[in-house]
Amino acid sequence: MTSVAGVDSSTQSCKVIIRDLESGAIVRSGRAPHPDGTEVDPEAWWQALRAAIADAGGLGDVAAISIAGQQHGMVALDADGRVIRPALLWNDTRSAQAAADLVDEVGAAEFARRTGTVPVASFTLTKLRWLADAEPENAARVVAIALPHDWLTWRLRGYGPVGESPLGPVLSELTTDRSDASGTSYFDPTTGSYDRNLLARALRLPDVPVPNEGIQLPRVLDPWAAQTVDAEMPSFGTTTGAGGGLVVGAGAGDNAAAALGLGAATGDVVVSIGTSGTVFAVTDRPVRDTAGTVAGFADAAGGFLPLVATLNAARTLVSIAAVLGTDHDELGRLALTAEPGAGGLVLTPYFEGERTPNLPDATASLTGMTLASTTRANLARAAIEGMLCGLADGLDALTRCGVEARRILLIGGAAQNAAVATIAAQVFDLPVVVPEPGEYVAAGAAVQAAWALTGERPAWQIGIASRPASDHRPIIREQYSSHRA
Ligand SMILES: Nc1ncnc2c1ncn2[C@@H]1O[C@H](COP(=O)(O)OP(=O)(O)O)[C@@H](O)[C@H]1O
Ligand SMILES: O=C(CO)[C@@H](O)[C@H](O)COP(=O)(O)O
Repeated sequence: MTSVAGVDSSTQSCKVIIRDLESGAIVRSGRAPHPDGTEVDPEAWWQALRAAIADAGGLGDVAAISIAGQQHGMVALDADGRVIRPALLWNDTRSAQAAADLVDEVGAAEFARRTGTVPVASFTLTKLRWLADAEPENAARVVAIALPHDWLTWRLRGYGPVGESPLGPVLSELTTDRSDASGTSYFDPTTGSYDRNLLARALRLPDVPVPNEGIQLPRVLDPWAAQTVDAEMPSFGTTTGAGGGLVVGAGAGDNAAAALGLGAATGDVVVSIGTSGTVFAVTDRPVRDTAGTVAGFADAAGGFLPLVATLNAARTLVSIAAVLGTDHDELGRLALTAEPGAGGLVLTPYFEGERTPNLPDATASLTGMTLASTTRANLARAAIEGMLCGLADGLDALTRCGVEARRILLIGGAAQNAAVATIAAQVFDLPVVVPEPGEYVAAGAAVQAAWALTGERPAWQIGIASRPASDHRPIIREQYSSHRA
């Protein structure tokens, strides 16, 4: 039996799944937690990856692997291949002013034309401007810039800091793919090339006239590209078994990998509720939204991935469950005892500021409180409704950009909650389908690993767990938009 592995190095944890190449069946899996916080030392991701691989029983019998991961995080390297400072993650909003400055300097329409996106604090480019302004001594040491999945792929292939890796700091061996590169705001997903003038502008460097000169950026590989681990490289022993001959795919941004794992097709809109909330679809044409609501990313199969992301998703439910002194299951049960609209109680869940809409300094608010509406059940329902309404606004923005939407595929940690699925069928005016519980980002990375190994994209099927009855209740979104306004 030939096996392939897929990794999701996500915000809160690292997950590894190992699939049978023939059938796609999951053979085994493992996971390890990531530290909290919006800035993280990438070494913690590397240790978590090793622990998750060990938890999955190692890679001894695995022929190929691909790593997908949280997007946008800034991993800045010096000439010795060392990480210069902890990585700033996608949900770190300290670069909000830098983002506004860059948009003022370049123009929103020009950004959309050149990169498919109008940057907000999440995007790598804005974090580099923040670095140049807030930590110029660190900015001056930057020799290479990578994203979380690029850096982990490099480490897995044996490269890394001087003295701490078998093959050393060969920065020209950093690689990435179109999907993750398109989240930097210095990459054009249509031409597949970096925009080095934007990068130079962010770092306050002189314009770089010669393409590919200056700071080392990861080579952008095809979705089916196969890299190998050098045959001479000692394996990481029984911990990873990533020895010579292992095929390593290009990897991908997490949402693009999830689209691969789901086999998302035209008309499918994926709503993922993890640390981030995301709404996205695969398209064969690029989207350039000058309003900046929709990010015109690339997908992991040669097409495009228009996407809307929110900062406040599953952790909204964690927070309200804690206030209610309960757990996920009970929060869901309570929510389903309340009427749609939660008796007028509306939670606008901007606990961590917000990315869409672009309100980095916003805070959450609870409105519509009366003696009658302020019950535990209404609060539980308002938390789920508020979280979903932000994503429904995202779906509207996608369809305004011409994305075809025929059904919702609901995934991510919070999709496992039956109340979230039931209420999604009341918030979205489209059929909602809940795939079998699974790690679809890691599953998609394994699809990519199989593609790299055989040269053919596998056509593994997914199972469906439920199709909650369509029960559209416009009151929920009407209330939410009037309170938010
Ligand atoms: N049954 C559930 N109901 C609601 N939220 C859940 C449930 N199970 C897990 N979660 C939440 O899902 C999140 C993890 O989802 P996941 O998609 O793995 O996130 P990420 O990829 O961002 O790390 C956690 O915040 C967790 O609390
Ligand atoms: O910023 C984005 C997409 O643009 C997020 O989707 C991150 O990629 C983090 O994903 P999770 O760890 O929450 O799944």
